[in-house]
Amino acid sequence: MHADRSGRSLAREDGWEARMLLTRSRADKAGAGREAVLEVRGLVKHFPLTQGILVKRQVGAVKAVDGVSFDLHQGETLGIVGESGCGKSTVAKLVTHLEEPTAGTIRYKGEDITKLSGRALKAVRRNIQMVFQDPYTSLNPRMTVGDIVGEPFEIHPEAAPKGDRRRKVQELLDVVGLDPAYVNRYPHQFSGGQRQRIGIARGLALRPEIIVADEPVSALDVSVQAQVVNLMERLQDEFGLSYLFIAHDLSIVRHISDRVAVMYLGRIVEIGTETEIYEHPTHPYTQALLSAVPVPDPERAERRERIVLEGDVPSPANPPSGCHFRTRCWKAQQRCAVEEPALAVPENFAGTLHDEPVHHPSACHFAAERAAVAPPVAG
Ligand SMILES: Nc1ncnc2c1ncn2[C@@H]1O[C@H](COP(=O)(O)OP(=O)(O)OP(=O)(O)O)[C@@H](O)[C@H]1O
Repeated sequence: MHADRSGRSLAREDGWEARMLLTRSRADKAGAGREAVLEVRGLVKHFPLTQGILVKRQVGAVKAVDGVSFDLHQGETLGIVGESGCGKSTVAKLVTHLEEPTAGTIRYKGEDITKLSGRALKAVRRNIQMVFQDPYTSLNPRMTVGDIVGEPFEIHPEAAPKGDRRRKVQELLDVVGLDPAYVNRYPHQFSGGQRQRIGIARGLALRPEIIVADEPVSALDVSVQAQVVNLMERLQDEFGLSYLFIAHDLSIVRHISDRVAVMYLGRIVEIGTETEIYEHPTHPYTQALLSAVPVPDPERAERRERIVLEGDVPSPANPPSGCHFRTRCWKAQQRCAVEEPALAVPENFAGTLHDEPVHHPSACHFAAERAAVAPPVAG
């Protein structure tokens, strides 16, 4: 069996072919006018902080996600980046319904899925699948690869009649570049990259439209990361998938993403196309993140100005008033403490280094470009 051939035969089933036809070149994907498959608005997740052993009382809350809004368009990849603890994984869990939001809406094709339950929720969950970070711990060591990849069929038997499951699992293995003959092997018999391919095959089993990938290559060797990212890109083009791709590695996110959202302490501080964020960042936090990425070209490395942020990330249980970033920001003024900056396209901003006006939203009262040298595209 050949990967492309079986991929196409899989795609022909259940309308996947129609989605494939909708998928166009990467440059095209971030463009306006494409259908939003996911519309997230004002998403909030506060984890209660409690005290007491017998009688628990709430003494506060960890504001893991604190008002996040974005769209994910059909066939595109939206990368979400930010330091550890900024709320990326919590966004992933909310979108895949592994956590209930405190407030906000998540519309899948126009329908708010946060309000769904029972059969309606099950139907939606089929279309939004998750690929997890660590292929070493996310696969049950006592299950065969066939059982792992076919597990979603136990929950959604309508997706594959019992007699047809083995064939479907073998097709899925073939699609992700694994030998279908390995169906009876166990996870420990595979390398890290192969295990992540198994995780991806499981994510594809129900033919979802959206895949939420939470740090899918972070646990892998650098040499294997590119192979898995390239596989994900091929599968996206083949099956018209939309990706929410979460990572802290800015080079990998740049390679795969059409658009990028930068998060800090539970909020998106800047969002735009890959070029807007990496070549023309206007938020001080994005500029600081980019300035810390190693640049292999010595000439570029010399030209760039390293921005060293003062202090630690504040606790999400007690974030600063106004702009969450202000306590570490070299531009902060009184206004930043009292007025939360909206995530909006800056109206008048001074000191731009480029003639082109900025078109992408940035949550800073003093948004402006500066000479940041972006990391190269991985890969
Ligand atoms: N179930 C939970 N209960 C309490 N606090 C939580 C829970 N899950 C996450 N948090 C807290 O919410 C904040 C955001 O966590 P989250 O895992 O979403 O961040 P992240 O950006 O994905 O970081 P990392 O890359 O380290 O996973 C952190 O302060 C974390 O400790």
